[in-house]
Amino acid sequence: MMIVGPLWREALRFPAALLSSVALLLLVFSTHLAQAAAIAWSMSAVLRGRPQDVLFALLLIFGIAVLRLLASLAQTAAAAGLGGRVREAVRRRAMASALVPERLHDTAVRDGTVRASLGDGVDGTDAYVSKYIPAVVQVAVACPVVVALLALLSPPAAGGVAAAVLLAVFGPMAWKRMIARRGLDHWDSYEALSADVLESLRGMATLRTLGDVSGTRKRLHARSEALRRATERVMRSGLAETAVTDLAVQGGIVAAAGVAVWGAVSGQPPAGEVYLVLLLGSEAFRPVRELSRHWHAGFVGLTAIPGLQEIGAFGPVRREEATGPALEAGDADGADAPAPSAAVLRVSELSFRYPGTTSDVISGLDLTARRGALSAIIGPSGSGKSTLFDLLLGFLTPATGRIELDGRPLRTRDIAVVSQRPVLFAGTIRENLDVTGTAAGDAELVSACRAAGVLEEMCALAHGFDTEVAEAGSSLSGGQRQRLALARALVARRPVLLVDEPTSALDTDRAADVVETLHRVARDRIVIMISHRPEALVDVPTVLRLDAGRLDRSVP
Ligand SMILES: Nc1ncnc2c1ncn2[C@@H]1O[C@H](COP(=O)(O)OP(=O)(O)OP(=O)(O)O)[C@@H](O)[C@H]1O
Repeated sequence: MMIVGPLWREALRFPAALLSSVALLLLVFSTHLAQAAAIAWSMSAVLRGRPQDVLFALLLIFGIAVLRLLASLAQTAAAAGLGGRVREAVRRRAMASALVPERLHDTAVRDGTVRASLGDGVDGTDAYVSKYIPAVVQVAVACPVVVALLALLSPPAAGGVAAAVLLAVFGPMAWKRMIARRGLDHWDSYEALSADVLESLRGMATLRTLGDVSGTRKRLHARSEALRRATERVMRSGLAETAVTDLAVQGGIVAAAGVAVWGAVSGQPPAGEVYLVLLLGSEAFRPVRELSRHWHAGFVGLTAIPGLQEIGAFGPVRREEATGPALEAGDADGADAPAPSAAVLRVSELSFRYPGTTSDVISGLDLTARRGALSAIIGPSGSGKSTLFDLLLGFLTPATGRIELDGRPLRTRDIAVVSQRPVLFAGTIRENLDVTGTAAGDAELVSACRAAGVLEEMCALAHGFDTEVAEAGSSLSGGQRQRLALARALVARRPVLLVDEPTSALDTDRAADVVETLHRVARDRIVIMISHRPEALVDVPTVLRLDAGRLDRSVP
């Protein structure tokens, strides 16, 4: 028997579902006991030559079988409900913890491993919760009841069965622990393969141009070989564990049968009792066999538990989970949407250092940006420009300093962003433009697209704004993605707009149009742009240079 604390706690969060699942399982088991009694009665009636009793017993057996069928169906539905609820709760919590911008900077975590944990890992917990936990309760309740019944009929048989049940439940613990350990290796191999496959799919074009497709194939082959070996190791341990359990079960049944037969030979108990001891001796092991079967079905999910714990799937419920997700960059809540009217963004004494590094990326930085005119930040590669944006967005937590909008702390929902590599989502152009949920009308979308210089191309698409965009926006060109991202930021109506290299994917004419748009947008918004292109910086009144974590000039 393996007790996995986090999953028991999850199941206990749904006491009604757990209780009904367990109660129905015990009802199903009690029908087996009743059937054993009815069979014993019918057999002794045959021996005694009482056909009426035989007929009545057979009808009883039929009725019990129908009841068991109904109870089993109800139990399966209840167990599925319990498993589904726990899965949903764990996945929701895991996603709330894993899918946060702060994780963008967690360089130790690979997307493929998170995907494996959130997908197969969470699904894998189902069998333990819906099947194994009720089966544990069944063993704890039903086996003592059967042993007690047996003790009334034949104390020696009860003693033998009790010893065998204990051996079958606790005997293979060493193997179970070994399986659990090997299961962790198995899961690690699975996660590594999953992460490599995802990375290879994403980087297929690069791999092709580098001529490394066969190298990648070899790497993936090695990963899948490792997974196969880990799976076989787990199965070998599983066989040994099953053998020990089966040995105890069969030994117990044989012992009970031996005692019953001995009683029959010595002619002490009536025939009905002998049959009952034989049948109950077998029934006592039914819960043990079910427990063993469900363990094998559920243990793979258990191996994902450390990964899920790391993500935070079993942690306390996050505030956002209880009250709905926080507004992220680009989100908006119609009623609560801040008016784009803030005047001054002020950063003072801002410092930040990445964990595990020895020097500050941003050090005592002061910056003031105002509504009315575009501000630009330049600086060599690696000087901390993107880090500064992530600090403004709240994706990183500064070591010291303050970031204020009109004298109050800047919030993520005050900001719209156009990043260097903008991401579009699978869905229509309209959904992508209004991903923030502002329910913008067509006129607003048209005006934002016109301002971002992408309107003509969108109108030329087969279904206009209702044209479907492929995953990650891959059905659009890099320049179209960039301009659509700018349009999306404009639709979001935020008082602060951060733009990272907005013209990097555009030709000179389009770049000039976009910069002109930014100048126009900056009249009623605070706009800060990172750019290296000299033509983007023409006419920008405030150009700040970031070097060694400091800005060498700030707006007066
Ligand atoms: N997650 C991280 N952990 C540790 N160091 C990091 C991490 N992310 C970035 N850095 C380091 O922080 C420094 C600043 O990086 P950042 O991306 O902010 O530079 P940047 O000015 O935006 O560069 P670029 O112009 O090339 O985009 C770099 O030295 C980089 O190596």
